[in-house]
Amino acid sequence: MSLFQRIKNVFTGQSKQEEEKVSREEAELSEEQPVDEVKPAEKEKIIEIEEDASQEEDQTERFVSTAVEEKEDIQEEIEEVKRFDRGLDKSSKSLKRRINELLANFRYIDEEFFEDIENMLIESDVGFEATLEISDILREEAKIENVRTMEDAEELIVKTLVDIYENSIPPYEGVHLNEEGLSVLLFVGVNGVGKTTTIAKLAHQYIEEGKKVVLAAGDTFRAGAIEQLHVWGDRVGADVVSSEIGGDPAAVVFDGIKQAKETGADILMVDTAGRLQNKKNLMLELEKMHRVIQKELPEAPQEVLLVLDATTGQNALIQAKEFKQTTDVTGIVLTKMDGTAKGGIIIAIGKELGLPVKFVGFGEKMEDLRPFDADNFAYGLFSDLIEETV
Ligand SMILES: Nc1nc2c(ncn2[C@@H]2O[C@H](COP(=O)(O)OP(=O)(O)OP(=O)(O)O)[C@@H](O)[C@H]2O)c(=O)[nH]1
Repeated sequence: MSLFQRIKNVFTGQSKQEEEKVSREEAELSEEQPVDEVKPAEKEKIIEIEEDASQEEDQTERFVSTAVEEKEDIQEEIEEVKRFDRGLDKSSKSLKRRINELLANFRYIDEEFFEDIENMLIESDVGFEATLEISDILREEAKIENVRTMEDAEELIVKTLVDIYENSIPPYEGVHLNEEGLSVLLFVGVNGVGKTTTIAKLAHQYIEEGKKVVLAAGDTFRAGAIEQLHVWGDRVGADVVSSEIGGDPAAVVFDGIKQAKETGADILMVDTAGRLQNKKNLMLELEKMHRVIQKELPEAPQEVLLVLDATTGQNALIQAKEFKQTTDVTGIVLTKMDGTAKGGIIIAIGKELGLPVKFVGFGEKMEDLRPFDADNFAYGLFSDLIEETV
């Protein structure tokens, strides 16, 4: 019996005994009528039937393998939703608790009720602008829908928040990488936000996909940063290019490009210093790096990913605004979402910065850095509440 038939039997639940019975019958059949004794016309017919059967088998084989692939895709999607759900557990529980507290004091819709909602949103790091917008929507909707009971108020709050999440987060664009040839990703952000580990996690994921990655230690300011990148490079299997402490970061980028070209690498990831206190220097440094990349690789897509630590809340937002003035940030990596109870920061980033979040960090493991997905994010944050309201 062919391997395909055996796999098919596993799918259709055919038992081993049945398999053996079919094999026995097949053997008996071929014994009963030796091929030599078959007449030419019958022989032709048999060949025709066999060809048809083999075509059908090919078709079924393709069908089964598509079905298996689809099943694997669905399983992966479920896993991804679970990762967001786990990563946002603190924020989700805190949001549920805050809304329950708010509703516990509910008597009727009045000014105090809206003030409580505004405080709750500010405390969840939603940001001032978005808080006022949400509060205005709630006031209007509460009137239109004539909200009177606690249950109606709860439904209105959850529905409005889910809508806001869906509408205020810029659509996910992914990272722009060249199909062929080298792509450059520049990472900016202050010390301690998770820049180096983000580079390592992403490098690991790209290497797993079969891409070749070179890392450049553009933060030449601190010996620790250079060493750390070397350690990660060794661990994930990426070449690391660096200079002496105090070296020119643009020269490191130049060397990184050279090394990447020579070794046929697909992606060059550049770590940079995040000295916001010396904005002028930082700006000049980043401009010089851009110029080098532009000159050496005019066709290469360049991404400037700003890494922000979600646990620092409004500080992260202030940093982001300053970096935005300093360089052309193309996207955000929001780390340590697992460590904050204030999932609202994602709304503030969308509303106040207008920058797409490209990755979110849910922990310290390699696979804890995930491509951002607004639906999964909203699900992770609101699943408990939605289950409660529906
Ligand atoms: N819980 C959690 N920890 C994270 C996450 N991302 C990074 N970290 C941790 O944050 C700490 C700082 O990360 P680094 O990558 O060293 O930060 P950095 O921005 O490179 O900092 P410097 O090297 O000081 O510039 C490390 O202990 C990381 O493991 C995350 O998504 N969740």
